[in-house]
This record gives sequence, C-alpha cells and structure tokens, in this order.
Amino acid sequence: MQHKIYFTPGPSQIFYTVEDHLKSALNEDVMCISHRSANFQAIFAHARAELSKLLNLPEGYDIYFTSSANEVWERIIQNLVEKQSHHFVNGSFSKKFHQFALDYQKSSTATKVEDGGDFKDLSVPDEAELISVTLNETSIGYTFPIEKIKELRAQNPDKLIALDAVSAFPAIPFDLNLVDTAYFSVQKCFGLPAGLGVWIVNQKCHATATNLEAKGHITGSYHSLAQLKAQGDKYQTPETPNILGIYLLGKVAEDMNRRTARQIQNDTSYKAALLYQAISESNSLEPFVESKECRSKTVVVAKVNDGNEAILKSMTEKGWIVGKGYGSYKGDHIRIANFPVHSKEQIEQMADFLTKQ
Ligand SMILES: N[C@H](C(=O)O)[C@H](O)COP(=O)(O)O
Ligand SMILES: O=C(O)CCC(=O)C(=O)O
Repeated sequence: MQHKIYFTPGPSQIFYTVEDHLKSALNEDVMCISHRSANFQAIFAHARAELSKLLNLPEGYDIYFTSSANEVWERIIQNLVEKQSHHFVNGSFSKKFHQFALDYQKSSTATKVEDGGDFKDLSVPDEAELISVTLNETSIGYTFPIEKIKELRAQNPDKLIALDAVSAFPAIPFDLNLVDTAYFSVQKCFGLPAGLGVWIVNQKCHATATNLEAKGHITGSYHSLAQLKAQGDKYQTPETPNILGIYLLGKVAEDMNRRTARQIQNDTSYKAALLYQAISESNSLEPFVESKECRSKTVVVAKVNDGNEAILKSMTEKGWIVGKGYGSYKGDHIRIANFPVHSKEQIEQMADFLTKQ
C-alpha cells in the first residue's frame, strides 16, 4: 500500500524522529518507570528545558503538563477568572473557550466577528480580568496579527492575557512577554501523538490563583495551578501523567532546537507562501481568509467552488490525507496542515497539484 502523508490539522503526520524515540523509550523502560522516580524527574526536566529554549521562555514563566488544550481552557477559567473574561471569537475553537467560561457561570463577554473576519475593535470591558486571544484559529485558518496583541497588551496592562497557541507553537514566532499565559497541544505542530497539553504561566497567574483560593473559590483539585506548581517545582505532576508523551515531547523539542526555532519558522513562512500562491492561481480554490496578514501559515484553508469531495478524492488517491472544513464548512473547505514535519518537497508537490485545480 502506498504510504500516506497526513496533512490534517491535528492529529497529523508524526514528526520523523518519533519512530526512533519510541524505540529508545522502549529500551529505556519509559513506559514502566514510576512517575515518582528520579528517572521521571529527569524526563520532566529535559522536556521543560528543551521547550524553554525552543519557545524562548522568559524569566519567571513556568511550564506545566495537562491532558489537552481543552483542559487548559477549563483550568484558566477555574484559576485565573473570578467573574469575567473577554474573548476574541471568530471561529469554532475561540468560541468553545468562551462557552466554557459561560458554562462556569462567569459573566464572560466576547467580541465576535464573522468567521475568518478581522477584529477592528480591540476594546475590552473594564470588568474583564482576562483577555483570550487565539493566535491561530485552526477551524478556519485565521492568524491574530501580533501587532494587535501588542496593542491589547499596551491598552490593558493590568489584565491577564491568555494566548491559544494550539496550532501555532513553535512554527509561528511569538514573544511570550506579551502574554501572561499560553497553551498548546502536541498533536499539531510538534507532530506527536495526542493526549498532552502544555500550559505556560507567569508569576501574575500564580498570584491570581492564590488570591482566588484565599477568597474561597474552587480552583480545581489535582490540576489546580497550586497543585501543578507544588509538584512541578519537584519536576513531578499531581497525577500519573502521560510519561511517554512528555518523553517524546522533550526529544522532539530537542530535535527542533537542533534545527532551530528560527529555521522552522522561516521554512513555515516559505511553505505557506507556496500554498497560498498555488491556491490563488487555481481556478476552483480561493483562500478563506481575505486579509493576507491574517492568513494562517500553519493551517492553510481554501474554499472549494463546487464542494471539496472531488479534490479530497484525488488527494487521497495520491496518498495525501487533507483536512475537511470544520463544522458547517465540512463540505466546502479544505484545510492543509503546514507543520514542521511537512518538508519543502512535499509542499512543493502539493502546491503544484493545487495550481492545476
Ligand atoms: N483542534 C482544537 C484547536 O485547534 O484548538 C483542539 O481541540 C484543541 O486542542 P485539544 O483537542 O488538544 O484540546
Ligand atoms: O480538525 C480539527 O481542527 C481538530 C478537531 C478537534 O480537535 C475537535 O473537533 O475537537
């Protein structure tokens, strides 16, 4: 059978070094060791150190492990929001986070624009304690311009800013000093098996969570920020974590550091430009996001004039598994992941195919 290449927006193609790391994991008994052992502490410390380097983590920011980005949405609401958060919503996942806040009976507000539309109004209610921004909206391939995040930071020095970097890190450069907390899951740009989320917080987040606890709020149980910190300070986790996932993340982050974040980010820009150029040249495709500045480099989304069935079929015949549209766009869009694992050659072939559609 022809080998498939997954261009899906996550889970996606597995990073090419994972096979070797899985063999090492077996040899090193990673799946057998106790999460209270020194071996595990070394795995945790290694993953943290490599991620800190890759993401250029500022002084005073900590990294914790969760089960997913969905989990982090809930933890943020529990630990960092007393009454109100404010969400910039223009796709399914930013909407889902806002909904989580409402489910928790917060008076959370949202600035909503049509899917893929640009945010013109950056005002935030005075009462909002935390602002949520999605760097890369996976559902429709929208990138929140960094200049606008800088503006939000400058206008709201006392509020917390939470960055959804789920399908962005480490392929999109970002200065973490601009936000107080950020998170991602590993089945996107890291090319790893799903089931692990990464939560980054600064000292202001710890202080906020401590303050909420002092006021009698429930900040969660085993994964409250206080518990994550108490255990994380010892390179441990409150629960038995996804040890294999943390091990693989450390190894892949190390591989990526060898390639350098800058190189990965430059390659991502180059490959994205090829894909958008091809989509613009095609007769049957057009980019879903109108503003060039806001088009995602990691999840390239195109509208297909007569529905996506025929193009997805030809792609599958070539061994390329490409994402359908998300939600109501299921039959009308294609979503092509442009993650670090996708080589220039593969993307050039994909672009060549798209141009001819
Ligand atoms: N696909 C979502 C997104 O891109 O935001 C995703 O559900 C969030 O990540 P988890 O499924 O790992 O929670
Ligand atoms: O297709 C995607 O963007 C991923 C889907 C997903 O994670 C979800 O629906 O929760």
